[in-house]
Formats: sequence, C-alpha cells, structure tokens
Amino acid sequence: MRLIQNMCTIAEYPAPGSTAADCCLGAAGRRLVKIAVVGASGVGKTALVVRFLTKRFIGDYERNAGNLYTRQVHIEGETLAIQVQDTPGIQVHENGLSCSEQLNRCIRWADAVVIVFSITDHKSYELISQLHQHVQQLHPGTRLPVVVVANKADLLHVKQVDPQLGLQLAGMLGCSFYEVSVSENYNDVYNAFHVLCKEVSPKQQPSGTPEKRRTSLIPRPKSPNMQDLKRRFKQALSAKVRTVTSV
Ligand SMILES: Nc1nc2c(ncn2[C@@H]2O[C@H](COP(=O)(O)OP(=O)(O)OP(=O)(O)O)[C@@H](O)[C@H]2O)c(=O)[nH]1
Repeated sequence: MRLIQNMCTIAEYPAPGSTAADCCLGAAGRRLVKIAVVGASGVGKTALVVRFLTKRFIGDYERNAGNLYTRQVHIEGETLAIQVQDTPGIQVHENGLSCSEQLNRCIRWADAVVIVFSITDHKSYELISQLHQHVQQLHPGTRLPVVVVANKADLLHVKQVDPQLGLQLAGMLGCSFYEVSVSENYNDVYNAFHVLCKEVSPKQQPSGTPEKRRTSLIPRPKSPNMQDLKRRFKQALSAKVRTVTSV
C-alpha cells in the first residue's frame, strides 16, 4: 500500500505466536482495542482505515496485502490505543466464503470487527450475513462487537443497494450500522470506529484475563501422595528396627 502518512505500520500481520498478553495493553499501559476491517474487494476498506487514521481521503491504493496500524484515541475521558488491521478483500466462491488462514487469524485476534460493503456492489452486501456468522464462529462463546459500514454513499447514481437494507440487516444481526462516504465525510467514519470502541468494554476484551487463564491451563505439579509417603516411611522404619533387633 502506498501514499499513507502519519501512521505507524506495526506489522504486516500479527505474529502467529503473539499472545493475548502481548496485545492486552498498548504503549504506556493504555487499554488496547484491536479492530479488524473486513469485506469484499474494492468496497473501500483501505480508504476507510486511512480516513479514520489520517482524516484524509486518498483515492488510489495498491491492492491491499493487509496492514496493521496503530493510533491513540480519546473516548469518554479514556485514552485508548487502537490497532486497526486492514485485510485483503474476501473472495466468494460458489460454495461460499473463501477466507484465508491469514484472514481468520486477524479475525481471531480482533476485539471488534468492521464489516464493510459498498452500496455500488450488491455482491458485497450479500456477503455480510455469512461474514458475520464466520466472525462469530471464530469467537465461540463471546459476542464480538461488529459494526456494518455501507460505504460510497456519494455514488447514488450507481447505487445497487439501498442503505436502508443495510440498516435492516445490521439490526437483524445485532450490529451497529453506519452509512458513510469515505471520500466525502470524515465524521461518519470516525463515529463508526468510536461506537465500536465503546462496545468493547474492558470486560469483553479476551486479553483482560490472560494470566488467570494461562495459570489455570498450566498443569500444577502433582502434590506428593501423603499416604504413600507415610507407608514408605513406616516400611523404612520397620526395616531399620528389624535390622537393629537382628544384630
Ligand atoms: N466515490 C467513492 N470512492 C471510494 C470511496 N471509498 C473508496 N473509494 C474508492 O474505491 C476504490 C477501492 O478502495 P480501496 O480502499 O482500495 O478498497 P479495498 O476494499 O481496500 O480493496 P481491496 O484492497 O481490493 O480489498 C478506490 O478507488 C477508492 O478511491 C467512497 O466513499 N466514495
């Protein structure tokens, strides 16, 4: 990706070995919120991320290979470190979604997800339900905060999806919804991320309890069997007594 400034590219993808504990706190011990941005190809994922991070719309990007960026934001008196993972466009095959292991890793890593579609691309809208289901499947036992973003609201003349449909679908899936034009409006973009960060409460963050979980997963060394020890001690004693009496 090119033409990106004022951002810190941390890594191409989170290191496979990185633990929840590594991701728990950002610089200076700030609470870290990890967000993955997913959706079909060309819907404006990179443009959305760049707009959120730099306030600028840059119209031309190379095809995305997946970058991770960080930024600090202030939300209701708290300074958060946000990591945003841009991801490559999802391919659709006849038998459903085709998500690479890289993408799955990003989704598992995330505390919250932005699902983007374009109002100019009906296929990108059709992906949302499956994508949402896939995200929840990768986070069993938790309800991951998800915001659905309908992008390219400025391109009404080539509209294929009524944003109202996006709103209804998001409601059915239990997600927040934002209709945005990344190219024309920064505030809506900011609000979408803002709302998502608020939905990630400290309690929801899986990274909030890594040490507890980890200690309970490490098998404790077996405590010595006291009965067995007593028995062996008695045996040893009686052997000694026998030896002494036989002398
Ligand atoms: N008119 C208009 N164009 C937009 C908007 N957002 C993005 N675009 C354009 O849509 C095209 C695709 O944007 P990208 O951000 O590269 O899309 P992407 O989803 O990251 O694409 P992949 O990397 O292929 O997954 C670019 O030409 C952008 O300039 C928007 O709100 N309005």
